[in-house]
Amino acid sequence: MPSTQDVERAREQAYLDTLYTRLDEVREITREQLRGVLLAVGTGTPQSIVERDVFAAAHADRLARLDAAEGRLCFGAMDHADGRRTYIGRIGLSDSEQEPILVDWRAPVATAFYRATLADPHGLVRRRHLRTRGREVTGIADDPLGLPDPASAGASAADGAEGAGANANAGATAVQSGDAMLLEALAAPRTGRMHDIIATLQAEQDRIIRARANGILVVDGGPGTGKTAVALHRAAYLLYNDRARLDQSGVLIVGPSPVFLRYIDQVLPSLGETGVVFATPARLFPGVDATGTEPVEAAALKGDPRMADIVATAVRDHQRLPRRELTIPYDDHVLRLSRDAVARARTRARRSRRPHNSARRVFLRELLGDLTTQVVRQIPGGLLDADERRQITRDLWLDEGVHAALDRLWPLLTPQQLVGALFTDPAVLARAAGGRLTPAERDLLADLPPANPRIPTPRPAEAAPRRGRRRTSPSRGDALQLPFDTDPAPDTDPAPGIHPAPDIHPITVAGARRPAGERRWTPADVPLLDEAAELLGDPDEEAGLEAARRAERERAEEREYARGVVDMLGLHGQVDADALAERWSGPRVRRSAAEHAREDRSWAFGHLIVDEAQEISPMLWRLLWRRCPGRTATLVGDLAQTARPGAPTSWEQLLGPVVDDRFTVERLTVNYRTPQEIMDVAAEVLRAQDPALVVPVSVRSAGRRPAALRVGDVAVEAVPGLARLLAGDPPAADGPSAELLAAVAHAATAEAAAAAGGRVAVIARPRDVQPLRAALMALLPDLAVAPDSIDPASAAGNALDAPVAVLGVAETKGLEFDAVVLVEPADLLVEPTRGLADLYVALTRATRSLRVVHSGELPPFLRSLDGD
Ligand SMILES: Nc1ncnc2c1ncn2[C@@H]1O[C@H](COP(=O)(O)OP(=O)(O)OP(=O)(O)O)[C@@H](O)[C@H]1O
Repeated sequence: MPSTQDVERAREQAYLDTLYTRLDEVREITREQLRGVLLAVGTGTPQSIVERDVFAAAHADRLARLDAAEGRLCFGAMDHADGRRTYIGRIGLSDSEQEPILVDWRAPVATAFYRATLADPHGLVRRRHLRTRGREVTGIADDPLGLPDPASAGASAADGAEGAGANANAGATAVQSGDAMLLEALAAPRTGRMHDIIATLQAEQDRIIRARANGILVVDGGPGTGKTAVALHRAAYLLYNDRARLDQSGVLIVGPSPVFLRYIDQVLPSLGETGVVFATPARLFPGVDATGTEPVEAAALKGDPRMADIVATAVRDHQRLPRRELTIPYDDHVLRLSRDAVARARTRARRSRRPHNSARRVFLRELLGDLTTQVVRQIPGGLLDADERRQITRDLWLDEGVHAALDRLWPLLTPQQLVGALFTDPAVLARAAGGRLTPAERDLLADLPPANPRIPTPRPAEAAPRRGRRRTSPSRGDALQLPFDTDPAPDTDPAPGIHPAPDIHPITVAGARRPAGERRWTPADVPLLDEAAELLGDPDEEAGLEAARRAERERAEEREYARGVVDMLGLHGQVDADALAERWSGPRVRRSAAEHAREDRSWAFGHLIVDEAQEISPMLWRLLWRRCPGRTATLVGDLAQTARPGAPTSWEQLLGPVVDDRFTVERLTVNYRTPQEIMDVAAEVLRAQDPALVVPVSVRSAGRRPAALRVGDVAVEAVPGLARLLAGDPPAADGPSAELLAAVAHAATAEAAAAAGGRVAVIARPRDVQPLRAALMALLPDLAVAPDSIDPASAAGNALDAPVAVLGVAETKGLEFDAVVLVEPADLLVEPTRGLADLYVALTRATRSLRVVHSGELPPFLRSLDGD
């Protein structure tokens, strides 16, 4: 006779079969609908094209969501006190009579599944977890939550359910409790990718995920408390709940590094959500990939709020007054611009409250008007009509001497030019900084070594002074156009299409390492570029060119997408993908808001999520709030992990200057990642930082204490291939020693073997990363070690694909590994970052095992570590 457990499993299997059958039906219906829309012959009007695209996009999105639900479609059920049962899954489904058969985990009714406890059962008598593989039920785990109702009493009791707080039946066979499901998920080997946690979300996490969407929510918690997981699930929740708004505006998720974004990039798609833009701080300024590096102190200074005033002053410094009257030869005349006339034009332009580049039109209109009057006066014969005056103004603008003189007074500028000049030209920085920076701080910011002589810098338009009257070549496109409208009132917008050619000259500095336009931007430069862009506005032609480039890119994506659709719907032979793309080439709505937003600095996102928010500098906050002017945000972080020197120690200090007290803080307290034994060691480091800091409680123990391995305890000869490697390539005097290499190779090999396909990180101070990585790649050919590559961004991206990665602490932020080999922890303490915080981060990356490799004495707070 089958056991109750077998009966229950068969019952659940039958239900799961029904769900998958329905999923297949709905998918087929949706696919048919999409096919119908795409094959329909519309009227060809722009409106019908838009309508068709909107329908096609909606069907395609729904299909993507249904596809994403295939794995673990249903993972739980709730038995209500009134005898009803509700199944919870990745998406909601109804049967053909429109009766709900599966509830989306984000629906209000699903709240009880995550929050019910024995003390507060939320109207439930039982919570059931289903373990599935593919479409098969492989396990059932029950949490009894109250007096069983008569209908389910038999099954529940016979299950011998081992529930949270209901351990009376512990030891029951294959039936597991929800807690056991959680522990099983946490103990699984790491894959280098984060997974969704909808089946095991905990009550404190669920509360944060479903918190109100408006306002700023800070999620504070120690390492491994699930802050990142919660932030991502909250994004999915918000998209579900407020889809109409957020599909239009998008969600921006900012994470610390490319490797981190790669680590988390599967979570939202697995939940069927794609309407998000991921970015690192280095990629937040469209068109710039800030891969440069610089000293920590320089980066910290660039993030200082004083830089906002410095950038603003630098912009104003480019709106110049001549020291004395300017004389400009023009034809047979000499034209004059008095200091007062320029000052008047400048005041007028500034009062227009437009960004620098468009206020320039006001400035030019004033001065060209003045110069035109001078020319008219010098023409014998008297008054001219408006057309003739306009022709003179036009001729003046075409004159290179006049053009150059005016450019010098108010040049068109790109953000790159403005910020580049600040760091390549000490005089520009000194002028803009005034008394705001000390000479030492200015030296820290300068691209030039401080010892270099101060070199007078040519101004953009002074770089190649042009004299005399030489007409610009007609090929200069809109140079034939005036930079403003000649008729309307002075401060109105010029008619479109009569913008000046952006005479943008690369700013070069004699003796500078490279022209400003070719600088390798660093992440800390990005907020400064954005600040500058805000004050400058886009140079007109640049904007035009960018629009053309974007349109071309869109067309290419359109063709690519059409090919995907043809593949997906099996329309080969019926529809030509390129023709399909052509048919779409009317107003395009297929491109999601998220895709547009990625390239548009002025895009206003509907919600902002920032991970590792403790690392965000004041200048970067300014940028982020510009991206999300509605200031609805979820910020997750841990102040004890802040690497920035001088960083704030409270959220009030961190956020107050920009958002006052308009934020609420929620705390997560349970560490799901780091076993208790490792956390005990990390706790000592935390206390050394500040005895008042609270250590999160680990949800599990590893059954094994972290260990220390002393350098010298592993002989060089004991590591196969090391002696030969060192004979060909002896260790550098200031690099890792032969004995250190031996110890690290030994520890990494042992941990990789124990991780059995999981991930191992060797964490070292930045300058040892490269030599250690090279040595391990040579010594452990059987173990893939993540390679370095020429492009640091992709090197980081690769790090999680290999079983062993060698990384600096900064690169491991937010990540986790089965095992960590921490190299010379004492060295981290003397780095310019906050050493104790870095050490705390490094120690808390492991889910299973930690080994510390050290020479000399361990710092006092690590002395509890056992020897190997
Ligand atoms: N409820 C849960 N069920 C299953 N796994 C969970 C749960 N909560 C957290 N985890 C797992 O715990 C690990 C740590 O989570 P996460 O990376 O979000 O923590 P964190 O607070 O962001 O850590 P850090 O501050 O160190 O970056 C992840 O593997 C995550 O999937």
